[in-house]
Amino acid sequence: MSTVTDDFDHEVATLLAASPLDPGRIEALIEDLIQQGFSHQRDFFSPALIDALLLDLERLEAHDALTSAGIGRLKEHQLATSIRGDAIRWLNRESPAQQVYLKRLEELREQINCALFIGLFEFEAHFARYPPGAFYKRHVDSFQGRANRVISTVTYLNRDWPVDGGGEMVLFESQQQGPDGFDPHVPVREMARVLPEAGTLACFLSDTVPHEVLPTRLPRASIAGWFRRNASVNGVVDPAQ
Ligand SMILES: O=C(O)CCC(=O)C(=O)O
Ligand SMILES: [Fe+2]
Repeated sequence: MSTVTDDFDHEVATLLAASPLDPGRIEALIEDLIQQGFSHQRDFFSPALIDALLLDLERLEAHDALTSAGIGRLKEHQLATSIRGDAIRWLNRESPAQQVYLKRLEELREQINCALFIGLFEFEAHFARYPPGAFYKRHVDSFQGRANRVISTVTYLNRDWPVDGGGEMVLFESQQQGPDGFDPHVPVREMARVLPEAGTLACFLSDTVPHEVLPTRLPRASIAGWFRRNASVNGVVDPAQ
């Protein structure tokens, strides 16, 4: 008789076998990061893994397990749908799909560390669901001086995304932040526009690449994640999540 644990482990093993990463794609991604500070790779993840992740997100939604995303962390947390309209759920290895996804990102982390010597040592990620009409205004993911988030990742889960579906992520030219953040008077140049198509992985430097999510016409599913370095600021370690 098989137990629940056996079934879980078996599902993990099956999904692992169905979702190897292509070393050539990892190399291309790292090369892009070095050259231009961002990369987006179509079909980076296998359909088997993407479908399993989407099913997992749909299961969580059916259980009302997503919460509106706010801006800022911990005490600063506040709902701000005028800035971002997504609902999120942090990944925690509760499903085979999450386990396998986090394992693949761990492999990517090791490869990036080997190539760039930047000592990333943690990865955190959340599912995100943008309902029709939702967006995320231009922002950077990490503030200078609190640069724990070093590289941002976004994996998209949307099969057959139409070209007029909206919800593209726009990446803007890297900017150095001043002591008060970005100067709003400096014009920004668009560098790339990424369709949220199933299997695409986008990566960029967290503290210098401004980006935004354009209003989506269709429900849009993704996993946003960050490779972190645990710098401490005045002796206080900025905690994950
Ligand atoms: O979903 C995306 O394309 C980007 C999301 C994002 O910028 C974020 O969650 O910080
Ligand atoms: Fe972001």
